[in-house]
Amino acid sequence: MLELISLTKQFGTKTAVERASFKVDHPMMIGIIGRSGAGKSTLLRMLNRLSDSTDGRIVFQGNDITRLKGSSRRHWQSRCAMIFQQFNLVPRMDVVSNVLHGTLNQRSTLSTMFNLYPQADIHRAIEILDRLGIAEQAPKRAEALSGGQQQRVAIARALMQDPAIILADEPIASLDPMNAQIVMQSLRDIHEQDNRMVIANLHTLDTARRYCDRVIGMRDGRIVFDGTPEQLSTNVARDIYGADASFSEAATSTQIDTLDRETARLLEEAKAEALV
Ligand SMILES: Nc1ncnc2c1ncn2[C@@H]1O[C@H](COP(=O)(O)OP(=O)(O)OP(=O)(O)O)[C@@H](O)[C@H]1O
Repeated sequence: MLELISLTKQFGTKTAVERASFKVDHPMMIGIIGRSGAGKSTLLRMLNRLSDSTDGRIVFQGNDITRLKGSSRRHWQSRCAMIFQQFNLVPRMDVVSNVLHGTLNQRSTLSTMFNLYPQADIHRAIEILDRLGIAEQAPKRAEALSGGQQQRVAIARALMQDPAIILADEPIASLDPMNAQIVMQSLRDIHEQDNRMVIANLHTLDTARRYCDRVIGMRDGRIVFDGTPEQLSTNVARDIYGADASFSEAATSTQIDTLDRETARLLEEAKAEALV
């Protein structure tokens, strides 16, 4: 249903993504891992057509989406909704209005200007918030919510678009371990219950292993691993991260049952050192 064929992105002389190819036959949850600068965000941005590829193709359900323009490009962008590390909500706007923003592509300029939403959309927004366990936050300003709640609002906004694919660029990188798990479980539930594809850039191995059906590892712009969580051994991980023998898996862990915040901070430091 989704195929990337030799997708490449150059920024001047820098090749951020080099001939990335993979094929997805049915909706699944995919984690993309790799060290900082490996090309994960660039890959996701090309998929969503936020950024144009330099070469190669993206094919979804038989349609080449690589060169879509204007309204067809916007239509594709609502078919593959994107969520970001920093949530990208309008902080002073209430939660439900933020969620309704997910329908912007489908509404006229006039109704957008006057913030007019059909009653059915408002009900749907509340239903989605309820499903994500945050319906009672609906009237509050987005900025009044915790990070984990804000990310769930961003997921709700994405769901308003009824997307076939949800692309998540480091969705839990700004969250504490507890909220990280809640957000990852929400994405997993959305995949399982709605049969939507989820592709998430993740910076921790254990998260990829725990929540994803398939893991893609990137190094220096190339896909160097594509397999199941079981196939993602420590040696493979070491290869993806380009770390030497001192590479420690624990340094990429966010499990709340084993970590408190201080330990997590120390491990983050250890991870940074291992990757230098
Ligand atoms: N707009 C840009 N202009 C020039 N170079 C860029 C641009 N965006 C990304 N790059 C470069 O492309 C490479 C891949 O960056 P990218 O952000 O995709 O990596 P990443 O794996 O997502 O890293 P991180 O986890 O830090 O976000 C990096 O070397 C980066 O400096």
